[in-house]
Amino acid sequence: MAAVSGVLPQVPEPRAAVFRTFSKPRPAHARRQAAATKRKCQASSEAPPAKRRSKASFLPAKKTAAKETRRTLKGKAQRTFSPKKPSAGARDGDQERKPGAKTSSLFKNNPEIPELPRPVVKQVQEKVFTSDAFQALDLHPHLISTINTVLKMSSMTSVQKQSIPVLLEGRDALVRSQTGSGKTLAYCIPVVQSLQAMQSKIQRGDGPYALILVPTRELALQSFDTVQKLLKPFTWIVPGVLMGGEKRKSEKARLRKGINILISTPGRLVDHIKSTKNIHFRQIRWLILDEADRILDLGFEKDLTVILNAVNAECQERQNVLLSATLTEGVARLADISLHDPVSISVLDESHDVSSPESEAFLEASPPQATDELDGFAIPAGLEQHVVVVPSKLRLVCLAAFILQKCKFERDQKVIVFFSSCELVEFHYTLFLQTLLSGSGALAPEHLPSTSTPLKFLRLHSALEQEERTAVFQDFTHSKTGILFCTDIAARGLDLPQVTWIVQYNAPSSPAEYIHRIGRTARIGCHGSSLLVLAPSEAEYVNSLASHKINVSEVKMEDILSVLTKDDCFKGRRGGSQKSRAAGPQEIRERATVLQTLFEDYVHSSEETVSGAKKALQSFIRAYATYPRELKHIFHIRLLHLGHMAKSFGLRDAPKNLCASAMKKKKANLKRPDLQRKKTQSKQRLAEILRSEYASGMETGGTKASRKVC
Ligand SMILES: Nc1ncnc2c1ncn2[C@@H]1O[C@H](COP(=O)(O)OP(=O)(O)OP(=O)(O)O)[C@@H](O)[C@H]1O
Repeated sequence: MAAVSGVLPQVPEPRAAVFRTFSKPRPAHARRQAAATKRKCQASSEAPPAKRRSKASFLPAKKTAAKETRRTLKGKAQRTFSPKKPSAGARDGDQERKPGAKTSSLFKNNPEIPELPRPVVKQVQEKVFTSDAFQALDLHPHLISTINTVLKMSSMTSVQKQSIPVLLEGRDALVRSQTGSGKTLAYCIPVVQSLQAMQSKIQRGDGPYALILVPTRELALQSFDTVQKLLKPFTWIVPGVLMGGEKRKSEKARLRKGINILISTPGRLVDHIKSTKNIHFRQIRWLILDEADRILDLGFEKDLTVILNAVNAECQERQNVLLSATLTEGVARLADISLHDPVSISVLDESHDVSSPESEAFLEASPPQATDELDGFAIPAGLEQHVVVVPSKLRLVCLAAFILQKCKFERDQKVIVFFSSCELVEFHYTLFLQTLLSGSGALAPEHLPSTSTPLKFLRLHSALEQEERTAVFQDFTHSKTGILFCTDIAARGLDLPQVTWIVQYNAPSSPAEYIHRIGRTARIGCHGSSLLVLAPSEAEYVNSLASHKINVSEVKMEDILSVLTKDDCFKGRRGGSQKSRAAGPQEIRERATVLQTLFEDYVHSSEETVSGAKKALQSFIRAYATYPRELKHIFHIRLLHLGHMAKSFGLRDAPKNLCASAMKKKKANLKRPDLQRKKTQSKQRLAEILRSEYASGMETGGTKASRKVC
C-alpha cells in the first residue's frame, strides 16, 4: 500500500485486498518479494530492525508519549507515538464517542511497526512420496492388504521406504523426516510384521513385546489407533494404551489381562511401574521413542530414566528406535553413544531438485553424523509461512479479525491457534465464545452475510478433564471447519486432517517447537499456511528463524483488520458500511474499536471476568519470562508495555503489581542451580542408563558392535 504521512490510504476494495492476501498467497508473496528488494534489509541478528518510515499505517505520527512510557515495565523507554491532532478523516473510532463513555484508544501511542528483516534463506526440502508400493517390501500379504484396504495407502513415503527395511533387519535407528511424512507407519509396520512372524505365537498373557512412548495423551490415542488398524488380521496380538486421565484401576485390569503392544505417555507408565505388580518387560523386543527430542527434554527425562531402568532390568534383547521431525544433534549424539550400531535415517534433500530422479539416491540410510549438518529443519513444500507485526494493543482485535476472515468469510477453513499457557487458551476461548458467538455484540444470524459460515470454537490444554480432551480431539479431527485454541500439547505428532491455518499467537520458545506447530498443517504433501504474530519489539525473531533456514513472508495488520468492514456487527456510530460507502482506513479503525469495546465490555461485565483477564495476563507475563537465554534479547519482559498488553486482554487499565510475581519467579529461577548444567547432567545419566544393557562392552572399551549382549 502507498503511504500518505500517517494516514492509511484509501482502500477502495478492502474485500478484494483481503482475498488477494490470503486466498491467493503465492502472487501476494511474489509481490512482496519484489517490493522487498526495494527495502533496506537488516541482515545482522544483532542489529535492531530498521524503522519503517514512510509506510501507510493505522498508527498515528511519531511523538514521545511520556505518560505511556512511564507505564512501560521497569520504566525502560519504549518508543511510543502519540496521535496527530485528529482530522475528520483520520481520527480513531473512539474519538467520536461521548465524553465519559468507556472507550479504548486502540490506535494511539503505539510503537512504530519496524521494517522486518528479510534474510533470504534456502529452506530444507524433502520429497514426501516415492513411487514404490508396499508390495515391494517383504511383508505378510495380510499386512499389505490391510495397508491397502483399511488404511487406503498404496505407495510408500520416503521415510517409510528407508526405515521399514532397516528396521526389519533388526537394526536400531534414528529417524528424522519432516512433519506429516508418515513416521508413525515407518515404525508401526515393522513392529507388526516382526511380532506376527514370531515362531512361538504371541499370547496375550505374555505382556508387552513392544513399548511405544509418546509425549502426549492425544498422540498416544492416535498411535494406538494406527496400531489397532494394522493388527486387524493378527487378532492374537493385543494393543493397549496407557495415558493418564483414565482410572488407574481399569488400566491395571487391562495390564493384568495382557497388552502386547503397549503405547504410553512416560508419566503414566512410571505410575504403573511404581504401583502395579502386573507390569513387566520380560518380553520387550521393541522400544520406540516417538518425538524423541521432546521425550528426552528435561521433565520427561526423569520418567524415562525410571522406564529404561525397569526395562533394562528385565529385557535381554530389543531394538531401539528414536523418531522426530526435529532430532537435534544432541539427541543424535546421545543415541550414537547409547544405541547399538544405530542407523541414521534422514530424508533431507536440501540442495537437490526433489523432482529429479537422482534425488532418490539421497534417501540412502547412513550412519549417524558426527557433526551437526542438521541445523535446518525440513519444512513441507506446501506450507506458506507468514508473519504479522502487531502493536500489543491491537493483538486481540487482530486475532479476532483473522479468525473472522478465515472462518466466517471463507469456506472449509480449519484453524489452530497456539498460546503459551492453559490460562491463555481458556481466557481467549471464553472471551471469543461470549463475544463473537453470543451476547450483545454477537453475530446474530440475521446480521450474518449470506456467504458466512457459523463459527465453531474448541480448546485443548492439559488442565481439561481427560474425557473432554478426548472429545475435543475427536471433534476437531472429524470437523471440516473450526477454530482450535490450544497449548503446545497439540504441537507434536497430532495428525488433524485438513487443517488450513496455524496461528502462533504467542511465539514458540524454540525453532523445533515452531516446526512442530506449523507441521499440523500441510501434511503428507497437502497445502497449508501459518501465521506468526509478533509485537514490534519482537521483529528480530524473523532473523532467528532464518538462522534455522525458516522463511516467513510478511502480512500487513491493516489487511487483516480490513475484514471488519464486511461485518456490520462492528459498525461505528456513524453507521458506515461497505454497502453505503467505500470502507476506508477510518472505518476500519472505527470497527476495530467497536470490536475492542465489545471485548472490554465483556471483560468488565463482572468481577469474575476482570479477575479472569488479570490472571490470563499474569500467565502471559510468566510464560514470557521463560523464553530461553538465546531469545531473551527479543522476548524480554522489560520490553513489554504492560498497559498495552492489558488492552489485549480486554482490560481498560494495567493492573498493579502484575509483573511482580513473574519477576519474583524469575529471581527464584536465577537462584536455582544452572538449568543448562542440570540438563547436560540428565542427558549423560540417561545415556548411561540407555547403554547399561551393553555395560560389559563399554567398560572394556569395546566397540559399539561388541556392546550388544543380545
Ligand atoms: N504411505 C502413505 N500414503 C498415504 N498417506 C500416508 C502414508 N503414510 C502415512 N500417511 C498419512 O500421513 C499422515 C501423517 O502421518 P504421520 O502422522 O505418521 O506423520 P509424522 O511424520 O509422524 O508427523 P509428525 O512429525 O507431525 O509426528 C497420516 O494421516 C497418515 O495416515
